[in-house]
Amino acid sequence: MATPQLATFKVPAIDNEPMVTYAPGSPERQALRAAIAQMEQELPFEVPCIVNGEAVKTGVFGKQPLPHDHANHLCAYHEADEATVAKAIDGALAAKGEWESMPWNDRAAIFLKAADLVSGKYRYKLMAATILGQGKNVWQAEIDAAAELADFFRFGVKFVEELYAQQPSKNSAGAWNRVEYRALEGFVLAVSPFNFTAIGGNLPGTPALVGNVVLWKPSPAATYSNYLIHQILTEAGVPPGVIQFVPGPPPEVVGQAISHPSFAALHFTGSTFVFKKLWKDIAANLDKYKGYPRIVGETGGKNFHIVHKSAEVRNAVLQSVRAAFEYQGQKCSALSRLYVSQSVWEGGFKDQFLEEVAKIKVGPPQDWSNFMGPVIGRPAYDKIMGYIQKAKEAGGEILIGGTGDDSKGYFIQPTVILSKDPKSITITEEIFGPVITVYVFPDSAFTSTLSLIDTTTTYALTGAIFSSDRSALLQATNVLRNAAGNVYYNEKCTGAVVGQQPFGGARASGTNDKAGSVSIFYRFVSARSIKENFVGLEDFGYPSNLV
Ligand SMILES: NC(=O)c1ccc[n+]([C@@H]2O[C@H](COP(=O)([O-])OP(=O)(O)OC[C@H]3O[C@@H](n4cnc5c(N)ncnc54)[C@H](O)[C@@H]3O)[C@@H](O)[C@H]2O)c1
Ligand SMILES: N[C@@H](CCC=O)C(=O)O
Repeated sequence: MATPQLATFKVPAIDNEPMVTYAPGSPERQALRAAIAQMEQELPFEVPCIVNGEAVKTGVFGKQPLPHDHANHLCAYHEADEATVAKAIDGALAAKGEWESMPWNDRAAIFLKAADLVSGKYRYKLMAATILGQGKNVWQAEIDAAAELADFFRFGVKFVEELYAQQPSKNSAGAWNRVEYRALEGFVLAVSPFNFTAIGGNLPGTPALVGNVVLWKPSPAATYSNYLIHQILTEAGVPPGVIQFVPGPPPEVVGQAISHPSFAALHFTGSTFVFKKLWKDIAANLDKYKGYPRIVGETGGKNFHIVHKSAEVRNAVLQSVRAAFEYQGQKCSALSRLYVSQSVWEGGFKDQFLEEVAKIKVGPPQDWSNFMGPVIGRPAYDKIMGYIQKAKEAGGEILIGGTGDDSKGYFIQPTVILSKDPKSITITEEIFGPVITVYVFPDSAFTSTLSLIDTTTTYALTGAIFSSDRSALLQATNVLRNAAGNVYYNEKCTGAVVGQQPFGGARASGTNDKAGSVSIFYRFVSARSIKENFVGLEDFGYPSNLV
């Protein structure tokens, strides 16, 4: 029986998930402590692939080590093989008809329920998995696994309501024009990074919300938290087959998916290198596909702060410490190049900055006093330490830090490099770790330094300008128009919030489709225009034909 549509429903008022403080003695501190202790006791977990709602155990295991204690692992996951990926694609395509035909308010209700499960029942479990498995401290896990993920699901519903409301404004007499926003023909491939649990949920969630079916390949280093998200979505009511969870060897799983004729879109977040490779592979497969696949990718960054001579120094110092070193610099938006006006640097910025960085405690993330935890794994540790070495060899001065200890976990001290070379390797390439490079410029060279910032890297993700002089802010805004997709005034370059600062960068940083806004949803629908005529013709000729 067809589903009757007996009203136009309005989604509930949507707001950002309130953040709790985890202050000593608070109930949330107690609850999270218990969740971490329980997970530490129960690990390692076994994670299957989930295909058509069923657990698939291939018996070939990958492991997600604990970054703070690499002898142990949080989970062992069954790696999807060729047959599992093929079954997942077939199952998703079979699930598509019913899912995209489901009335919008029902799809919306499923995601609103998922948000409530994230912020309620599963909050502490999801945070514990993010803390132990991805090395986030409590506050970073709250921002990510609780607040941002719930926000993505709730605001997603609001954005889709806005999208569906976009209708033609004109109708000629006797006709009614409508637009429907169809899901893409085929399946969407979501490939997610390790560094945000919320992005893991958002990459499959966004296309699914508008009726698509999705093959989701999580990051090996975030498998367990991402598996919990899949369980939450299932509990909320996402039907079997709609989001297929296929952890596995990245080139094989992804390669198989993008070779399929029904591949309709890539929703990717990760490094620029991998994204460019996938784009080229998709282009090489173009003749195999039914249509032109959509390619959506948010990638690397080399984000800047510029501190003008008029800046309020204390604020610029503290914002820079947070932007560079929160989550060990492993946010795509993290500060990694800091340009400071000479009079400010010598007039107190340098001393205050180094004094604050020296206070940062580094250690296991479940020790509440640590501001910084481990970096994600062995390749990251070696890469970051390699950059520090290269900086030394190139004459960079290590002002603080520069050391690491990988005996138990992958710990690197917050590192500040002073470079006289404005194009040194650590000021141009993405390091993705707790390392920033400072470049001090003469007060008189503000204008040329703006151009330098604009032309130093291939990236254009985030940046911040610190100044109490409005004309300096305006000048920087104009010169740096294309140097960052998210720009901040007197505020750090990290911490974009869903529904407040739509997020994404251009140039080598991605397609700038703005996660956390209505824009991204346009990429996962294919609009169909419908015109209905109410009045029949009486003659095929026009008055102009009359003589
Ligand atoms: N712009 C943004 O919004 C944003 C947000 C988060 C992270 N990032 C970027 O992500 C990167 C860090 O995340 P990461 O280390 O997980 O990135 P990554 O590129 O190593 O991995 C991302 C995803 O791609 C997969 N992958 C890796 N190699 C592959 C291959 N050869 N073929 C197919 N798939 C492959 C991984 O398994 C993972 O699922 C940084 O560059 C960071 O700037 C960007
Ligand atoms: N919302 C995040 C995005 C980080 C990506 O890794 C921020 O702006 O800090």
